Amino acid sequence: MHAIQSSRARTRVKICGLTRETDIDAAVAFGADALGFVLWPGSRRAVDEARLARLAAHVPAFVTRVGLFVDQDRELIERCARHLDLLQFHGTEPPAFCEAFGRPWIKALRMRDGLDVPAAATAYASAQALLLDAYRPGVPGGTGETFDWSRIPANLAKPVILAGGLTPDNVAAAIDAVHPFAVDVSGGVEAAPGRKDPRRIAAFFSAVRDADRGTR
Ligand SMILES: O=C(O)c1ccccc1N[C@@H]1O[C@H](COP(=O)(O)O)[C@@H](O)[C@H]1O
Repeated sequence: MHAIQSSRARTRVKICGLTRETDIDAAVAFGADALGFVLWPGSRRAVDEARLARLAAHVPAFVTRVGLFVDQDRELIERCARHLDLLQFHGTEPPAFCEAFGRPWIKALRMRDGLDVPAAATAYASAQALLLDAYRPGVPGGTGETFDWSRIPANLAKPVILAGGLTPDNVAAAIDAVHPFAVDVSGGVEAAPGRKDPRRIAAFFSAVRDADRGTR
């Protein structure tokens, strides 16, 4: 029997807000576990259904295709789900709505003051994970802002995907502080909204791996 030797579990990485095949290639080459496509038309990173279909077809096997929705129409989500492996609900969707598609899903929680995270974890019990993001009034996400990571309770009932303002410069500190199951980044690896920068993607992965090895 082989002993499992690992100082810390590998932190999974989701790169979100992809709009171009070339950025998918870069994210996959550096080791992305999941790729996010924003279907919310209010985003500067939004893709429509036709573009989603082309981008999703470009993603290789074993990389999770995630569709991001913000309080959107049920029929649209059903059509998009054909091209996706996982649904990300980033608005005020109640648990029953998230469950209705019969697909794996995650729920984003914006860390506004007073949010009861353990209660939310209980309410969204059938989510595969909770994605914790910064709160800015009137903006559903993609703010590029961090929040106080010490507000994340230890031993939550759900795996945590840490998001909000992560960059190559702060992601290692975030992993050290939170020990999340995964990190999610959008603006922190961009050259411009919707256009990723391969050098920043490389630096982000390097920082994640250093944190996982405890060598930073
Ligand atoms: O990226 C967007 O435009 C967006 C719009 C609406 C809801 C969520 C959005 N993005 C998600 O927000 C977090 C944090 O992004 P950032 O790294 O701070 O830029 C992440 O989960 C994105 O997927």
